Amino acid sequence: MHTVRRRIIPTINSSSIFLYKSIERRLFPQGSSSPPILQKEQISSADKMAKPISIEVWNPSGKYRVVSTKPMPGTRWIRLLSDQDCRVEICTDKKTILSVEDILALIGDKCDGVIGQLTEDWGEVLFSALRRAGGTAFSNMAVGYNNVDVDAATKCGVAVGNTPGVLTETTAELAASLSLAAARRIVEADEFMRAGLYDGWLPHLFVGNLLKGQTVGVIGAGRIGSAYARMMIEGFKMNLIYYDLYQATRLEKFVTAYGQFLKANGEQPVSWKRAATMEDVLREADVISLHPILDKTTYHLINKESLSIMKKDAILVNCSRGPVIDEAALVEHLKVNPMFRVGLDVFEDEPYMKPGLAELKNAIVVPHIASASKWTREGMATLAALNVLGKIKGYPVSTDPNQVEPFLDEKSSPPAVCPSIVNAKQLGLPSSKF
Ligand SMILES: NC(=O)c1ccc[n+]([C@@H]2O[C@H](COP(=O)([O-])OP(=O)(O)OC[C@H]3O[C@@H](n4cnc5c(N)ncnc54)[C@H](O)[C@@H]3O)[C@@H](O)[C@H]2O)c1
Ligand SMILES: O=C(O)[C@H](O)CO
Repeated sequence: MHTVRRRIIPTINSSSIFLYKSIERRLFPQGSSSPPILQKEQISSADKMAKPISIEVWNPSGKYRVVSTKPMPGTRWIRLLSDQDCRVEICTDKKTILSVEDILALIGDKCDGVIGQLTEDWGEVLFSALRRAGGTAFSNMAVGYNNVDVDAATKCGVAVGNTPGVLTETTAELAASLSLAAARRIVEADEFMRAGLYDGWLPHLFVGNLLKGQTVGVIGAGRIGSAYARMMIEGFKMNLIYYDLYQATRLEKFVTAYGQFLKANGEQPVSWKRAATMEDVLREADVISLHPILDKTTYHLINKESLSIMKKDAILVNCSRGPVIDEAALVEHLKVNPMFRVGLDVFEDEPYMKPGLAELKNAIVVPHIASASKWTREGMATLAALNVLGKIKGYPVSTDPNQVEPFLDEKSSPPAVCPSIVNAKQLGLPSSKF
């Protein structure tokens, strides 16, 4: 068997290079775990079964095989796994979204755990394969896990991790950015300048909406929805109306206290209201931001009917999941209501947009970047790796998935606890307050 073993220059900082005895770069044919190492040119593109998957291997002599379906930001997550006797294999294939077949090839015959991405379809096929390969641990590098069939994982005895908390503020900041950009028509104005169309100040040029004193509506006032609400209330002195299945007590207390502070300083106080129905939010709010999870109850929550009850000049922001909005209905609504504006980070058929959306001036569109700050993305990688490591090592599961700081502190070792396993109870895993 012809083999190619090349040392490559690691992309991590030089102080950590010595920790790793060697780095291999391999090309995996699908369907085998300890495959022959092949040269690219040996593979026929016509032969689908031999499609190569390229990987990078860290700590090759590690006892536990952990696969990451994507390179992830930072190096701490690799170091934490390697230090605990894991051989870390990172898929470096150029394809953005890996298919189930690609991931089956990565899992192979022996795999202890996988770190996966929200673009992948983690269902019965993959969890059974992981279990057959001896694996019991999977973590999404995301807080949302609508791409994961948790029941299938539980049936296979596989723990499912996610990464809450570390992305709360970063995601809320993007929702706030989209709200402002839409209110003040920043993208349209930027395009206008770059096109050389500006020939002097005019009273009517790019007039938008003032946020101060208006009402912000939040649908799904969990971690991110509440953080976004606070930014808009504290930053722009907006009033709040929210809809959630549960009462957002801390958020309500914050608005009450902030309102009292403003009043004591002779300013107009802010107020809050918990709406009995989502429709109440849609009718009353000037800016509405969507932050629920995606499940059966939130699929197409915003549709033709719900759009029709919103104010004609309302702003709608979506940093949750694309299918929460019926995007085709939204395109039609934007066409006939030019004063209605949207800021979208997520799309129903990601990575695609529904026909017509890209041409609309009253839509701001960005490519699912809400959690894309360096600190957050490195933290997500760390939490995902610690979920997998913790399950492999038999550590208990944290009772408070919002307590992320101890895991992210670079100066100390992380606690011997899994940060967040969503099916911990179903699997009967031990828990720890730590
Ligand atoms: N765009 C991005 O990059 C990005 C980043 C982070 C999170 N997200 C998405 O945001 C979601 C929320 O994250 P989070 O950390 O705030 O989660 P969370 O669990 O803290 O908040 C979700 C809230 O939605 C509420 N909810 C559930 N069903 C509802 C319904 N039918 N109507 C109204 N409210 C409902 C829940 O009660 C909860 O309060 C994630 O599940 C993920 O899909 C997207
Ligand atoms: O659910 C998530 O975490 C996001 O969509 C990506 O950060």
